[in-house]
Amino acid sequence: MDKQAKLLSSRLFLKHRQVEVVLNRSVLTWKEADKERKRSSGISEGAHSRSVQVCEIVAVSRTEDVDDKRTRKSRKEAKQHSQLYPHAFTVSYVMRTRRHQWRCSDVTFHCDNQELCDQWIRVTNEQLSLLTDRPKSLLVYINPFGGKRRGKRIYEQKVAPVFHRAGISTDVIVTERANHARDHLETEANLDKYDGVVCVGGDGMFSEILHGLVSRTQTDHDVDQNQLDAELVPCSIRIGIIPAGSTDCICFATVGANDPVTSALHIVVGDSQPMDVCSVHHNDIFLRYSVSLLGYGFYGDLLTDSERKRWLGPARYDLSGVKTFLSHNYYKGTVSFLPAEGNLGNPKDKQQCRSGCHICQHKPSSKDQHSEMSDKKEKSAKGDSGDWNVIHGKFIAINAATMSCACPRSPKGMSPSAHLADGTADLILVRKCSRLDFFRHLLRHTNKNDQFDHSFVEVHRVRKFRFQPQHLKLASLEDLSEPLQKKGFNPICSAQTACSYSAAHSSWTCDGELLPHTAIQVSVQCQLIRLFARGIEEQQQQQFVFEDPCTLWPLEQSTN
Ligand SMILES: Nc1ncnc2c1ncn2[C@@H]1O[C@H](COP(=O)(O)OP(=O)(O)OP(=O)(O)O)[C@@H](O)[C@H]1O
Ligand SMILES: CCCCCCCCCCCCC/C=C/[C@@H](O)[C@H](CO)NC(=O)CCCCC
Ligand SMILES: [Ca+2]
Repeated sequence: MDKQAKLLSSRLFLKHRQVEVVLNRSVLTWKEADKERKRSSGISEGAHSRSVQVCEIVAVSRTEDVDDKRTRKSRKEAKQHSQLYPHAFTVSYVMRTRRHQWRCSDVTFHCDNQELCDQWIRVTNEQLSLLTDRPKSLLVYINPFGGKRRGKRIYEQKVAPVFHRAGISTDVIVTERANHARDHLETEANLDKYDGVVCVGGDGMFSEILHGLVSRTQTDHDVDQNQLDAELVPCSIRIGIIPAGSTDCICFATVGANDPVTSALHIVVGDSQPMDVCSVHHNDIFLRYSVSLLGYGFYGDLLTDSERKRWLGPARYDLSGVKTFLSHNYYKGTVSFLPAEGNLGNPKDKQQCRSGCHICQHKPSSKDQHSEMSDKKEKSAKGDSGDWNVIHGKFIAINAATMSCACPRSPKGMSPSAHLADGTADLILVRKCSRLDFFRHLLRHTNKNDQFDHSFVEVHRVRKFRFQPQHLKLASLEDLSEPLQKKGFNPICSAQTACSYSAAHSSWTCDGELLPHTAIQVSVQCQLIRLFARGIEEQQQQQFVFEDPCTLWPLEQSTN
């Protein structure tokens, strides 16, 4: 099929100018038809040419169907113009603005011929109907209490109009309690009706959707989630995230921005980004799934403290962060892990996961993965260490990042080179160090310096890992001869026994939720879910070139 072959080509009017508009299978282009005028004005040919990829057209319709957001003056001009050229159609399309943000922009073409106008609408719509990845029907869950409690408003004012323009139908559920969305997805929702599930909220709300969908899929396929080595069935339905939480790191790390309109447009164009999911077990009990950060020690303590301050909104993390930093606790335990093999890079390389990432392109078939792993699994099941690496130590933080965890607080993230869909997680072990050194390490999450370039930080790319805290009894006995309170280390309180116990164990935070067990086994499930996203785009694609910005055509309107 020749993608360049013209489907339609006409001279139409764009405001007061005649333009040559061409549609082929992949691109819609329009350029000023009056070449003579262009030459005399010194603007070279092509300077006024614009093109939009068909896959980034949101909708096309007769112009009276489009909301008129023009000023009174431009409405008057338009009226005069429309008497001459009474038939018009509007194309809404994705326009890239700054920092990975997308906007919905409109361009309206006029003509004096009703049939021609209808033909343009019909042929363009025919091309859009060939884009089968686009969702037609969505199930939307809104958490009205996430982040700054703006979820409902964000959806109604910024997202619903975009879905409406794209002709997507929605069923909207505003949650009434925590786990409402998870339970509904797990047991009630008729998923056959929908092409996607949309979550309006933060990472916690996303986690609900993730658990609801993954559990539902396993139940439907008779897979027992409690089995550590169960081969989980990937979810067939995609998830869209409209950011309305406190951290929104899953949205930020998969889109490059926390912006509701941008996310809505990624849903409309039917993007698809596979994502790894970690399953977390305590012996034979399934605990939770994680896609972003599993953290013990510093982040576990921070989350424990911040949960008591939910009323503070996003600021709770700053307050608890300072408090946890000042506590400066360390924890003893054993981390065992199965390193990732092959060409999967390592956390210290500088190969960041970007849209179309070649490392994430190849998903090992479950058969390959199984044969590669089976020996090791058997060995480890028998208690043999096999290829498992074992590290005993005193840790300020143990972090596992299944993806970069980039967020506005830390634009490059917890592990800048972690991949969204490579089947691995980056294990970051921060050993006992001085407060100043730990501060330096934290600070590097926010600037360009390498947070792993410290002698007390060790990183590994892993497929599985386990953590065993040092046994309470041992810890307390040992603590009698080696108290926690040493130079640079202040326990939470000074009452020896109670304090040794309270400081001996931290908790795991799993994407912002606390786990009830400290001894855990974690396994990365490669590409278990898919999001309506495409990963962070490398460069802002140039859609058009203006040699003289003053000649910018004044008809573009964008939805904010
Ligand atoms: N109607 C509701 N009432 C109370 N809690 C809810 C409701 N709906 C969802 N929740 C819970 O609220 C928690 C927090 O929500 P959410 O993740 O949207 O915001 P956040 O915690 O501010 O942001 P982030 O997770 O990005 O830090 C979630 O764990 C979710 O289970
Ligand atoms: C001196 C300056 C120090 C600054 C330190 C910044 C370090 C930032 C690393 C950010 C990593 C965020 C990982 C995201 C985890 C989410 O699943 C989770 C739920 O939303 N959020 C938190 O755990 C909330 C995590 C809150 C982190 C502060
Ligand atoms: Ca990964």
